[in-house]
Amino acid sequence: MKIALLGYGKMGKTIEALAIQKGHTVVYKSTSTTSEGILSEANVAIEFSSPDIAIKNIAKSFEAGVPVVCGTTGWLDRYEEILKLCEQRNGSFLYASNFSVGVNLFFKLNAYAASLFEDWKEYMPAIEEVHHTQKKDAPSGTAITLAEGVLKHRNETDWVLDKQQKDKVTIKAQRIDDVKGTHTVTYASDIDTVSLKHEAHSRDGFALGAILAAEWLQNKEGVFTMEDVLFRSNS
Ligand SMILES: NC(=O)C1=CN([C@@H]2O[C@H](COP(=O)(O)OP(=O)(O)OC[C@H]3O[C@@H](n4cnc5c(N)ncnc54)[C@H](OP(=O)(O)O)[C@@H]3O)[C@@H](O)[C@H]2O)C=CC1
Ligand SMILES: O=C(O)C1=N[C@H](C(=O)O)C[C@H](O)C1
Repeated sequence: MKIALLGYGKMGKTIEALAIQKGHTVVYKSTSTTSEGILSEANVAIEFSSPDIAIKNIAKSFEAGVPVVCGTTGWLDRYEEILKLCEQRNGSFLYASNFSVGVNLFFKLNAYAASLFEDWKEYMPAIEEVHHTQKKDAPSGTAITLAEGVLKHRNETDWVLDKQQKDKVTIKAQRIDDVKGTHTVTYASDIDTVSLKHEAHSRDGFALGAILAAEWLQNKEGVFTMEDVLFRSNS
């Protein structure tokens, strides 16, 4: 597979190393100031840049006729725009707030826990995420996905960042040194607390999941998620 890397920072570099180990080649890469290679020669673009840049990179790939796997978080208020553009261009697009297989299994556990706690409202849910200090967005995309999973089974209407509000589920975001990404969902009552936790030890899980998604997206048209890649189909 010929890969374009849109964003060549911590994730772009990790993806490049692991993709080459798997026999793929990188034919294009771009940063905020440089680009190297020819985008339209790629079979797939893997986009890990910055919340303010993702839209531009995705549109550029559709224009070049290249399917896009996007991991950049913090731009989802414009998701509908991308869906329309993808349809107009007969493109292929797959976004995930977290590509790690472990986190995608954790999302399933989160959904199951939320369904169990639905009848036990004395347990209050909360989400905590910890990331490195270079992270631009808060809360993390993963924490938002977890909150959405919890909210499906609650009377609370939305999540709120770093504060307590009666009708909202709290997400607490911390930035510490080089933490790769830790997410915890807790259900706390006066009597006890139940916690579910995922802790990334490196960026390899995110990168391998993005490469898996890119392989899966070959010869498909439309909009997909990691749910499609991991749980709906093997083809
Ligand atoms: N979904 C998932 O599984 C994961 C998602 N992420 C998300 O991915 C994103 C990137 O993370 P990370 O790699 O750690 O970030 P980095 O800051 O390490 O890298 C970002 C890269 O994007 C580049 N960039 C900025 N502007 C442009 C542009 N106009 N065109 C092309 N590239 C550009 C930067 O270039 P320059 O160096 O010149 O500034 C840099 O190379 C974040 O949103 C993060 O939250 C991260 C890990 C996993
Ligand atoms: O910025 C990061 O590093 C990460 N971002 C993603 C997110 O916002 O959820 C995924 C992972 O936690 C690492």
